[in-house]
Formats: sequence, C-alpha cells, structure tokens
Amino acid sequence: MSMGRYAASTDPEAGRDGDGAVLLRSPSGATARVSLHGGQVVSWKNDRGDELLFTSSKAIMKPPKAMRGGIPICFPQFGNCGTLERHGFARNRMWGLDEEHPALSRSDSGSRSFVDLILKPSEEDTKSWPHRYASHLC
Ligand SMILES: O=P(O)(O)OC[C@H]1O[C@@H](O)[C@H](O)[C@@H](O)[C@@H]1O
Repeated sequence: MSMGRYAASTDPEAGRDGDGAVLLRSPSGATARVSLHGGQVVSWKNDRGDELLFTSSKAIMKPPKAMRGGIPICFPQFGNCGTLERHGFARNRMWGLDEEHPALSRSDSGSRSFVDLILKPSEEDTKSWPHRYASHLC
C-alpha cells in the first residue's frame, strides 16, 4: 500500500518520510513523528516547534537496534522479566499501517490527524513466544 493512497483515503494530514515514519500535523501546527520501526512515537512538537519528548543524543534511529527515546512499546515483556530480548520484540519490529481496522473512522476524527498501526506475529516470533495476538496502536 502506498502512503499516497493511505493519505488520500484516511488522513490527508499524514505523510510518510523516507525512513519509514509517519508524520502527523495538526491544524494548529503541532507535529508527531511515528516510526514504523517499533511503532514508536519519536517526536512530538507543539505548535511553536518545541520538542516535548526526550530522545537520547546517542539514539540510533534505524533498525536493527531499538531506538532509545520517544515512547517505546514494551511488549510482550518489560525489561528482562522474561525469556525474550530486553523489553520484548515489539520495539524492534516493523509495524504496518492498519487500514482494515482503523480505530477512528473519518466521521469520528473531525480535524484530528491520526495513524493506525498494527503488529502481528512473524513465524520467527512465534517460535520464541508461541501466542496469537495483534497489537493495534492508534
Ligand atoms: O537500554 P534499552 O534496552 O534501550 O532500555 C531502555 C530503558 O529501559 C528502562 O526500563 C530502563 O529503566 C532504562 O534505564 C533504559 O534506558
């Protein structure tokens, strides 16, 4: 699915940049940048352009390492409380754009900018964590 189609059918305010992130802009000018890698909100700026989220200056913003900063998703475990990689695998997987089950329909959304992301288990993940799930981020 191309972002152009997505933007046209779901959210004209959304755009997708070159390294797999969705950029959201509110009518007032506030912005959020959501990385598909990890489904992670990596930037949230108010309408004056002030960054409201901490991101380490040492953060590496691309796979295969999980990014340090923003709003990471810890799933299906927190820290080392489990047998999986630290904080689970969700923060280190590519999330998809969920057009099938959007949480906000166009009529609900008003002038809001939004994106719906989904993560489903890969075959590899099922070997280390044998459970069925679909994680939705709205
Ligand atoms: O270093 P990682 O694996 O990216 O973990 C991110 C953070 O995870 C938190 O749980 C720790 O309290 C922090 O100290 C740490 O920075």
